[in-house]
Amino acid sequence: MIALGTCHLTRRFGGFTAVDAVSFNLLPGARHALIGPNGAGKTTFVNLLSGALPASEGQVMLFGQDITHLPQHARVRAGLARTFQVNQLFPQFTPLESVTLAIGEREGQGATWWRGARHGAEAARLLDDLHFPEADRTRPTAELPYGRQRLLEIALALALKPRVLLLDEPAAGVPPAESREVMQAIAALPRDVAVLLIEHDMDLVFRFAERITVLAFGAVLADGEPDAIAKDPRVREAYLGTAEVAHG
Ligand SMILES: Nc1ncnc2c1ncn2[C@@H]1O[C@H](COP(=O)(O)OP(=O)(O)OP(=O)(O)O)[C@@H](O)[C@H]1O
Repeated sequence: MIALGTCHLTRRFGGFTAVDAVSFNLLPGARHALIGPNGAGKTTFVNLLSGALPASEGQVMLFGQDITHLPQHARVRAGLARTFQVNQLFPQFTPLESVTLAIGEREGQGATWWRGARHGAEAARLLDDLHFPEADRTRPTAELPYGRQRLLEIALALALKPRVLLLDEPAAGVPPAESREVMQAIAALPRDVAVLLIEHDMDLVFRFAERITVLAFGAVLADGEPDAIAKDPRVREAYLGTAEVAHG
């Protein structure tokens, strides 16, 4: 069984093909990373998976169900979540309130956070599992260090009880002093959730991933275990190519 699969998934912007017939499989419980030089099409691909962008061609399948034409919220209900971005968090709510609210949403009870100590208790357990410091759970989100806000993004995605989690650059912008916390949370994600990590930080990628897919020019350049990817001359060349471009 494949958790999340694509078949010839394609996205064009005018005459430009940003994602070019990508066929990709994420297995249940996977720890899989998607990497590629700048402009390779990673963000566009994730937007096609989550439903933020419609596909030009091809299919997206979630546990055998064709979700290609489902809107984002229906994909979430079907078990596919992506991390919220910091700028989507409610700045005046505390993490405990936000996670409780997300659990209420999942349970279909709307935005009525006072509806139950039960949701509050589940939220507290979830924050425990992520080692989210107690003192910061009841402070307004806007006052928290950035790394902790990013941890909250992960908590909110987990509150939806996904079967597949898309983690979009979870450590980007996090100062080194706080990044360990985010990395530990990622390492401790529940094993029954398949995780696709999109990340530029190669340390994090190679620490986390059991399988890596490399995109270049919108297409799959390589796919395999980390050792093989690290040694693959085509991958090195793709990154070197960008470095040269970046240096003019
Ligand atoms: N809405 C859009 N309209 C036109 N072109 C787009 C659009 N979105 C992305 N592109 C182009 O598609 C290509 C892939 O972009 P994308 O952001 O998916 O790459 P990426 O691998 O995520 O890059 P980065 O690592 O820099 O975030 C780029 O050339 C980009 O300019």
